[in-house]
Amino acid sequence: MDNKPTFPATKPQTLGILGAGVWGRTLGQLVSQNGHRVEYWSRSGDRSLEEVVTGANILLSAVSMKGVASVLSQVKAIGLGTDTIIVTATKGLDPQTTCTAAQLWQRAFRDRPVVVLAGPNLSKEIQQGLPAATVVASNDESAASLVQEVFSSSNFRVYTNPDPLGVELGGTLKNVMAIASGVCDGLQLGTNAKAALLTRGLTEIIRIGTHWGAQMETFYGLSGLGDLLATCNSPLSRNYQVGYQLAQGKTLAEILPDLEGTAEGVNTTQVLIQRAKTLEISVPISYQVHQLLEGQITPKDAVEALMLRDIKPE
Ligand SMILES: NC(=O)C1=CN([C@@H]2O[C@H](COP(=O)(O)OP(=O)(O)OC[C@H]3O[C@@H](n4cnc5c(N)ncnc54)[C@H](O)[C@@H]3O)[C@@H](O)[C@H]2O)C=CC1
Ligand SMILES: O=C(CO)COP(=O)(O)O
Repeated sequence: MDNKPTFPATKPQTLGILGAGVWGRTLGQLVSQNGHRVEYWSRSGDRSLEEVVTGANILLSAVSMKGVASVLSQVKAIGLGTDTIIVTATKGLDPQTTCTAAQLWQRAFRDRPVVVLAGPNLSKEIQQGLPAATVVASNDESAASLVQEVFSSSNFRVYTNPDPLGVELGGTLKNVMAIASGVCDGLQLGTNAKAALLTRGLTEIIRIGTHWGAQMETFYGLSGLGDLLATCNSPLSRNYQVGYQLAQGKTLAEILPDLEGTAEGVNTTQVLIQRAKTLEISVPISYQVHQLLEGQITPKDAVEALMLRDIKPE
């Protein structure tokens, strides 16, 4: 007997996608292929936000972090239907509040389900139809299940998870490590150094994330360790590219204009350091990335500072 599931598993839905950048378009392509209706809104497009928001039963934001607060206040002014599910695919931290994107959406729409979508999802590979997996996480199980059905296909395997904060922080904080990893490869520090960086990087992510209220085991899943491995090992990652080019001696001002899309790790590092200082959490790798992005040290100084820290138990 053939036990293969058939996709799509749910009746056609209407998705409004806010932010028609690289990731918004890639996610739109996945759901269109599953037979769902997709309407895009972007600040430079010709569709009105009101039209896209009011027509959607699933509203997905793939706006980069710097645009989230302003977009959600515009959505709030328009209002959402009583059954609308909000999905956020942004991986960043808000400089004003240090909140994640989902926390901002949930504060603005307290009575609506908010679902976080995050995983090892380099958009270029997904656009080519290569297999990938992701996680949809929410406090609202039925909303997460519907979003899982909407996105699942033979190329895109979707898991649900009940820890939205952990899933979102895994995807967000690994961008800081991806910059460090690009530096490591750019300086040709070797495989041992890379393994040490990723392992200690994960420890740092878990220290911050559990202090924030996330579950430790979430960080060993696809959106934590999975996304860390993908992003820190791929030249397709914009964050990795930033680190790699810093190691070649370029400045941030020279690197950022030529990147295809947003490297959220640059802003995330700043916000993370602000939060870690206030809460007195030790984040040695993120601190060196911060100093490097600020132009205070060279990539070689950053490596030396990490290697010469006080010796201690693992
Ligand atoms: N590209 C990828 O492989 C993946 C990206 N992401 C995350 O998705 C988010 C978007 O990434 P990309 O699409 O790659 O970046 P992008 O730079 O291609 O797109 C960003 C989108 O946000 C919009 N935006 C920025 N500021 C805005 C503002 N003030 N008001 C309204 N809209 C604004 C832009 O117009 C654009 O549509 C980031 O948080 C990124 O970390 C997550 C997973 C994979
Ligand atoms: O989050 C991503 C892959 O999961 C994309 O990484 P970059 O934003 O560094 O390209």
